[in-house]
Amino acid sequence: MLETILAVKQQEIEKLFLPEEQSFNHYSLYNSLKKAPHAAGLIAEVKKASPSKGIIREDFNPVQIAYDYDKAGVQAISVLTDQHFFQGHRDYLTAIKKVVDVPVLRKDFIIDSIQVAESAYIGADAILLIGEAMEAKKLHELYCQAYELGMEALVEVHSEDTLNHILNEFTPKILGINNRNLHTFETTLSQTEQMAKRAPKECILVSESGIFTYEDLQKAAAYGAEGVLVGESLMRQKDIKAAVRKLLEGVNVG
Ligand SMILES: O=P(O)(O)OC[C@@H](O)[C@@H](O)c1c[nH]c2ccccc12
Repeated sequence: MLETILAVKQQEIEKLFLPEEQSFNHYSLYNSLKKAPHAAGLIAEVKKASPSKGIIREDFNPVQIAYDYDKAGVQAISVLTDQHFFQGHRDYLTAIKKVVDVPVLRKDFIIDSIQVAESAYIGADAILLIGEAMEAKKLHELYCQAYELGMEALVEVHSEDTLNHILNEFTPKILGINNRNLHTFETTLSQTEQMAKRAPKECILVSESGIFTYEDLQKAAAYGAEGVLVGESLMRQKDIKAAVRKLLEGVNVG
């Protein structure tokens, strides 16, 4: 799947044009996660669909969802900007950026420096860089570019092998452990449990995917995650604010 996605991205990159330059306030994902008042900071995702699940939310108003996330007290908002596989759009990110006061993470398949530049233009505070999508050296280059442009990067890994390759090259400040198996699409929190043992102490750890309940969040935190990235479970609930409260506080409201 990742190969298919990257092949499509490569074609998109060839046609990519940068939007007009605008100025944005910037917020730090790192600081926001560090200041989280719960067991782990919540990065809540705006995601309409995915290749493995199809349409996740029919009634999809990205700006309203992000606004509700912000009001419910999340630490950051992740926005899918990939159109082809996730039905996202870069314009969603820009529109969201204008109405929230928390850092906005651009979720896409970034493999080229033009996409990093594009991310800054559209107003991203941070970008996702996927360890399995490129060589560690290339990833480090894009990582440095992001920081030079005033953004941060969440470096995501699935396997221990990839983590080792990256750590041979550099130590990312924010490290995401994706609980989703790239081949089977299954998620398991034991991925976070295992990989957390291999992560350097100076990284802030984010446990990604397959987190549905308050108990899952507590578990991820107990394994060492200072942040969790949650999409589907929030997106499937009608009342976004109540969904966030349930996840963070474990209470069944509404
Ligand atoms: O919907 P979930 O299982 O809560 O997962 C969110 C997020 O981790 C997932 O969307 C994701 C993780 N890494 C990605 C890379 C690209 C696109 C999407 C993703």
